[in-house]
Amino acid sequence: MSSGVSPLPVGRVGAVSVPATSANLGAGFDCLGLALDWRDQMSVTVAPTTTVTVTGEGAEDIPRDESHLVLASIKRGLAELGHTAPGFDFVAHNTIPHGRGIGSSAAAIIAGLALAWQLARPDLELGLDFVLELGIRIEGHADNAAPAVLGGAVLGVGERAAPQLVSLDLAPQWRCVVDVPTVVVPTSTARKVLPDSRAVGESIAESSRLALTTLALAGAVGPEQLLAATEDPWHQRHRGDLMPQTRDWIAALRAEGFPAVVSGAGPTVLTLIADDQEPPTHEGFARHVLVPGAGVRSAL
Ligand SMILES: Nc1ncnc2c1ncn2[C@@H]1O[C@H](COP(=O)(O)OP(=O)(O)O)[C@@H](O)[C@H]1O
Ligand SMILES: N[C@@H](CCOP(=O)(O)O)C(=O)O
Repeated sequence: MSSGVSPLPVGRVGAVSVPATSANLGAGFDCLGLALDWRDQMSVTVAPTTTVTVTGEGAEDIPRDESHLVLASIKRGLAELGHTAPGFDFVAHNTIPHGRGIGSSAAAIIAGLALAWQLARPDLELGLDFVLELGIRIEGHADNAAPAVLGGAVLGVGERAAPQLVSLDLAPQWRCVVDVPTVVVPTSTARKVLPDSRAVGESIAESSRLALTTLALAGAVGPEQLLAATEDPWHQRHRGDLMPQTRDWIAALRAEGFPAVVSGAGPTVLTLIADDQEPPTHEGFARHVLVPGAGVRSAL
């Protein structure tokens, strides 16, 4: 993006908040996702050496060196913007659970790129186009990265790694019921069980259900259509054995008429509701009732 590499001055600061996201929403595998009103807060100061302070989710087990995903993303962003830094004082307060299918790794990458922008371009507004383009490139698909940047629900159309992005005009009534189990399923594990291709009949079922999902989310058809739109999603069918507790809870919710789906690669369960009728709870799942959230924001 810039020719030559220049070191940043010690003391330069960045601070952002970034949302959790729920990807796929049933039939929108790798192309549809929704930001949630559930956020991590992170700040960074350029320093002579690196220190990492983490509170909240992941505080016990994430690395404290530059392999930390946010720090690695800051460095990647700075390299793209033509800068280096001797080190960072990095502070994170994490509330988004890790490895549960609500976009913690996308949030970490997007936060890191946004912090890099703030360090490299202190006089400019947050460069959302930069963060979006590089974030999707790093993730390889847009369904977490795009809503984490833009907020709301975003559909990636066309090429998976470089899609045209369409923000859905969400009908105002939607609320997001998020049931988070304690068990962790890394996204990388949940991707390995997916087949490389699908049959024509499966593609037709999936694309027609995705079309109905977007109509329901936008309020162009009634919210009751979301149950049919989220029937038997392709990725869920293949991931069920990895997360039997999730599969069973989704089946129970759907039997009662709630359009429950696996959030992202799982094992969290997402149910979108359009009225006050909240689904029953289940032992072993922590319940969060949220609204669609804003994208990454400067906290400077
Ligand atoms: N805030 C964070 N800071 C550092 N690393 C993070 C953060 N959030 C996620 N990660 C990394 O991403 C991993 C989880 O990624 P992934 O398996 O894709 O699950 P998720 O569905 O939560 O995105 C964590 O184990 C951790 O290594
Ligand atoms: N489309 C991806 C979404 C992964 O989301 P995450 O929140 O589980 O990281 C997939 O289904 O693999």
